[in-house]
Amino acid sequence: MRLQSTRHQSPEVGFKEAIFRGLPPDNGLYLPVEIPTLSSSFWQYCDQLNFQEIATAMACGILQGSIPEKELRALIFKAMDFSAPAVKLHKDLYCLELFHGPSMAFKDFGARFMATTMSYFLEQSGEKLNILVATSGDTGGAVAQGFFGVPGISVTILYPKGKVSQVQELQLTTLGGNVKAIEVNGTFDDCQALVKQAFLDEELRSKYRLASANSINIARLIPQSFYYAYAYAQLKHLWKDLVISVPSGNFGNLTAGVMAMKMGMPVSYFVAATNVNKVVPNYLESGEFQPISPSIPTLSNAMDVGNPSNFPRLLALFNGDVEKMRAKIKGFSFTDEETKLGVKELYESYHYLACPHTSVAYLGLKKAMEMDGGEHAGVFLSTAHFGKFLPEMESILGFSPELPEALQISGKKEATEMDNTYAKFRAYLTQHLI
Ligand SMILES: N[C@@H](CCOP(=O)(O)O)C(=O)O
Repeated sequence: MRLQSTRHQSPEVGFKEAIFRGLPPDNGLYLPVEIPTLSSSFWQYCDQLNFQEIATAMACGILQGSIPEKELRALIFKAMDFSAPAVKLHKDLYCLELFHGPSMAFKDFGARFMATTMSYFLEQSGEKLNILVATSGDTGGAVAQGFFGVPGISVTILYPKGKVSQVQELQLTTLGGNVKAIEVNGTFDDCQALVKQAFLDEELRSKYRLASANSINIARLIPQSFYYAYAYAQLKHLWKDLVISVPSGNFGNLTAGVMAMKMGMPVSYFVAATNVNKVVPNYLESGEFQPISPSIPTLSNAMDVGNPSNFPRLLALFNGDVEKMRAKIKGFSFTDEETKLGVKELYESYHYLACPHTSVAYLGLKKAMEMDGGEHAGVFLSTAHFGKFLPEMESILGFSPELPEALQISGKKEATEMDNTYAKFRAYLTQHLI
């Protein structure tokens, strides 16, 4: 497998180098030079396979020998020992539940694949590694759990102070050990900018080995494409063209869906469903990419991203052509009031408890399907368990749903508070990196 930068100003690299570098030197994003189409028989018979088997077939296809097939299979079965069921709510309306991993968010697929793959390579070399990651809520918890206790790896998580839910904060601040948290006085975009600056700091990089666990790292993104194929496999029996609605913030999730499409997954189109941080829906409408700064705090906090870092990758997958993107992605955005109504509607119409992010995806799908006259089958992605947002659920629904055991976290929060300037962050890193 060869990967190139979206800016084409850096040398091509192999999979191992791409995942340990995170970002190419020209500050673009790595994308596979070739995304192979899987055989038509795979897509024809994928409904006979379970999630892990589909994941293995896709990984073998895209990684093209970067990890020997037998070892890759073992690695996938170890990392992703949970599934992604498509739950039927109504005729032709499905919810793809992506919250059955340890942190109860879709980020577990990428974080656990990445942790397992990195330790596979590190075991071979015996080197040490520092993971830097920015989170607006869900990535942090998944990365904390995925990398907790992994020998030779130290993790630093940055999150915006006061802008993540209580459960999300506890998930990323209570493990201790090799996982450290920094609460930044600022937004998620500030956290992301600090991390990116560290990656471009050649002096720092000459002393410490740094890697990213955000979806800017291709190893986070590739495994997210597996559950799209599994959604297709589960809905194939409907014999209808599929619309997939993706709740979107940093746009890694949708990018992974487009990669699955490039591997041959049949899909009519995707919906990019956002909250009022609607940079991509605006782009689809106007053709202008205008980051929102600062990002606007909303009920669907994990999607409060004003400058989605995967956008260049998404655009590159459509050869930089907005018309090609428009043919495959429809963008819709929703206010918090609409999001609340979506949570209520899902509960009252289908007895389905959905978090605010999932509600945004549902609303996007509903709008798209109303516009295309109900010709399609639709699936919306549920990116996190509602238990991560219990106070919000309670105020919307008027009762408090039960909190699953995995989210009943009793540890004590430990985080270093910091302003959003690089000098402070750099000083912290030079004291804590391994
Ligand atoms: N929504 C994310 C923001 C970071 O996105 P990532 O997919 O690039 O890690 C979060 O929950 O932290």
